[in-house]
Amino acid sequence: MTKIKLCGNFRAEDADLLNLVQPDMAGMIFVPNQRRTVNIQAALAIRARLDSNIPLFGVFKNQNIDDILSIFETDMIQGVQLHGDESELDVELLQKKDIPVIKVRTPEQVLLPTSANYLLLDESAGSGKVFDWRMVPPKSFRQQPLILAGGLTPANLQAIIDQTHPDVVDISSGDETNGIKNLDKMRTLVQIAHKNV
Ligand SMILES: O=C(O)c1ccccc1N[C@@H]1O[C@H](COP(=O)(O)O)[C@@H](O)[C@H]1O
Repeated sequence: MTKIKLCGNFRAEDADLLNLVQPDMAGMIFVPNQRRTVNIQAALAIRARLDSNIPLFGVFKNQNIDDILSIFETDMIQGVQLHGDESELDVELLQKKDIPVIKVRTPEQVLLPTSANYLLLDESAGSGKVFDWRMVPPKSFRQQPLILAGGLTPANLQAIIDQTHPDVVDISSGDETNGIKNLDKMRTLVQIAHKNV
């Protein structure tokens, strides 16, 4: 089975859709001034409505580590996705607090080592842009579980899984219609990911 993370949830109702399709992980954007950015009130509402078995990752980009820690300590997220140029020191600091960390790298940076719990390859940052999948390293070169993101949709998900064998796939734009989460797309994406062994 390929695991799946559905990201960019920003309305309380999005939690109800997630509960219906049961992804392995979900995400909320704490990067300021993005279309899908959540405020604290919205984030708390999503966590309260979301099934407790679905971990929520907070997405941050070059933000203050103390601010990230304060958000984590409220229990509204269960892990952190660092989508900027954060250092290994930042990764380790969060891990020392028992926080699972996803470190995002562009395909060009894929061989840089990281102690993060997951390495996420992406150059989209929520824009739906696909990168050249031929840059994904084979399994034997990977130091930790690999998450693949960037323009994944119901139409291309099976092909990317067949070609790159990721541990997890991550989707923000590809499960939306007119900027709103779409239950049918979410369900199809989860079914495609989970049917892969
Ligand atoms: O989803 C966003 O709006 C977002 C904003 C800022 C940084 C990261 C963001 N999302 C992450 O971007 C990738 C791919 O997104 P997409 O499917 O191509 O839209 C994924 O890792 C999201 O977690």
